[in-house]
Amino acid sequence: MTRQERPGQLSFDALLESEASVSAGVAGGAPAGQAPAVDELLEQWVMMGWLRSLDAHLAHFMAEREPAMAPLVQLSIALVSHQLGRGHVCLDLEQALTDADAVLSLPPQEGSATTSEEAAAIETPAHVLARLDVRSAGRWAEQLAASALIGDGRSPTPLVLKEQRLYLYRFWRCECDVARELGRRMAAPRPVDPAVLKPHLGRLFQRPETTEGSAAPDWQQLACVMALRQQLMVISGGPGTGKTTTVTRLLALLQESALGSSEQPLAIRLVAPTGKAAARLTESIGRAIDRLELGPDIRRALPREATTLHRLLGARPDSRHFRHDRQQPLSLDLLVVDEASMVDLELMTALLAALPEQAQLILLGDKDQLASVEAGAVLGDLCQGAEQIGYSDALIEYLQAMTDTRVEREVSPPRHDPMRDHVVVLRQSYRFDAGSGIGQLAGRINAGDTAGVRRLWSAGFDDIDWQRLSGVEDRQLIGMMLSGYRDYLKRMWQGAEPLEVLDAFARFQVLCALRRGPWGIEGLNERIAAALQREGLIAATSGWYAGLPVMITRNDPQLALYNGDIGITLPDPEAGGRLRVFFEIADEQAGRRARAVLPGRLDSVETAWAMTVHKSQGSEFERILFVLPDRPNPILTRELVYTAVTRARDYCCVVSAFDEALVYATARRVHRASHIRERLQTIAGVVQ
Ligand SMILES: Nc1ncnc2c1ncn2[C@@H]1O[C@H](COP(=O)(O)OP(=O)(O)OP(=O)(O)O)[C@@H](O)[C@H]1O
Repeated sequence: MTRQERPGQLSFDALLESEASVSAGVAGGAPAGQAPAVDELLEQWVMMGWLRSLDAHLAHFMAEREPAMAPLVQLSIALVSHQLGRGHVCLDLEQALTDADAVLSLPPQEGSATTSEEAAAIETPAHVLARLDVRSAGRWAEQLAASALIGDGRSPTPLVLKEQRLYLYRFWRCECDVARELGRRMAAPRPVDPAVLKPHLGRLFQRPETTEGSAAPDWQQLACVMALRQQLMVISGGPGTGKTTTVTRLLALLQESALGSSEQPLAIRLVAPTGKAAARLTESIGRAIDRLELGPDIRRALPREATTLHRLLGARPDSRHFRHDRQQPLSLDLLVVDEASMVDLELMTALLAALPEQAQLILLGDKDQLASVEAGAVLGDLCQGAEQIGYSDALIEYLQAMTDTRVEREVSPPRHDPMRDHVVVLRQSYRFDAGSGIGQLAGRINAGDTAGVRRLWSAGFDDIDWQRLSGVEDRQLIGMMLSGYRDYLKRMWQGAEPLEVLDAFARFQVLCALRRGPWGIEGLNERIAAALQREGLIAATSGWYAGLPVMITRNDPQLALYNGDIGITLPDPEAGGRLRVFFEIADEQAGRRARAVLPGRLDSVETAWAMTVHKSQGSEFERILFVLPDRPNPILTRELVYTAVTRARDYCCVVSAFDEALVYATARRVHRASHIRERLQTIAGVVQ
């Protein structure tokens, strides 16, 4: 189906295939509806900013396909679509009944143009469900099941109802596919010969390297030993806990073993979801390899370059499909995916489909960070409760044989969980010691310790700061933003090399929670540009001008630029001083270099002085200025502020005109609906 088709032409197959196609189809103009009361209500919600117009259109489109559709069914379709926009793969009926108004964006994240009186006059989901006499999830499910558009997943229908959860078919399929593929890879341990690997292991993990004390197990070593025998392994840990260090040692061991037995090295690939994250992984893995004492053949067999997931899979312009899939699998033996928390459900489905059957998969990431921008929470779901689950007896025996470490069961008796032998959480940060304010702040946010967060500002740490702002034109705020960006602009005017300018830019970043409004990136980018122009550091504030930093917002496989890549507009001496946008690329042969792109070729970019926390995932900066909104907002959560604070390496300053902004966020958790683990449990039950 093409994106230009009108609603009447939208085929059933297309509906099963793509929510985006539906939105494109119906957005062209919806004819009169079958259930005017629901249409009207949904329109009011759209007007209030509580629902996306896409959600209302989709529900309306479906209602047209089923003339006798019950109002509750149409309403539920709008709600499941809305959940997808917020990252949830389904509408959980039970949960929706517990807090019905939470299924809408109430209040809207970006503010609303309407008054509170207008809002009070509109029915909320809680009222509507009561009016429709929906008192239990079971009753709700019964009414949904009566619709011909909603099936139980056994045969394709536009929506699927399973275990009192409503899915769009595509996401239901993705969840099942991911669980099946992961389950298959978890089924059988790989053979490991302790006699061959133990001596190498001892050499790579020498005790003095750790600061955990000799009594505590070396979790990095245990993670490595577990990963040797698992086809699927998840290594989660906060910043600087040694995920890259651990995986590098693991790769060295595996190559040692492969070269020893077959003289054929393993084909290993390293990937990350964004270009920036891939560049960081390239740098950190290079450093980790250089630190290891290895023979030349092993050193040569280790990968030094990471690429993006989209590039690895062979993204195609204007398509969700990739060159590599089940029919054209990737050619590799082992894949390491860094920053795996950013990988959404659909991308994970595509990745697992393209992964050869016997290949090993290692997922690295921080389970406490924000989940992917798109729907799904694969890493978070796989790591759920990881600290409380005990390992199986077979694994404990194997770990003790390989490491001579006494591994205690973490809980007794161990809860049976299919992921239990496939997840390790690294807990000790080698980047932030006890004297680091950033480390302390991140830890307290993560633990939901609001009192601890409040107390921290007076504890005398010099790498964290809190500033209360007087308003959007606060002089201190403008001053901080100017001093953050002055250095790279000065270098640019002095004619520094593009790579040097890019490096200088990457040292400081303004992060914010919101996109729109004076406290969102839109307002902040405008104010930063105006202030820089007043200082004479940039010559214009609109169009393309020297010094303008931009972020790619959509993958462009033709230009090899990916969502999240940052470029800076600079005069190019090789083009007679005309403006070009320079991006950093890491090239195994040529090393790091800057690549020039014509501004006119970039059609999906946004100004990047201020960046949303969501977009900053996978990046790291020496210093950050984190701007929070001036009032409570549903977007403020523990995961968001933890992600923001942990982007800073050396200094983090939090500012807001709302005193309690950080504390408010610390107290609120996001729970993303994702049920891969539950499905894995079912699969494991069936297998046993
Ligand atoms: N066991 C260890 N003993 C001493 N230093 C270590 C150890 N493990 C890691 N480090 C050091 O800590 C720093 C961070 O390690 P590494 O890059 O492996 O962590 P990471 O979890 O991958 O970090 P990131 O959050 O950047 O992804 C590096 O300088 C590394 O040398």
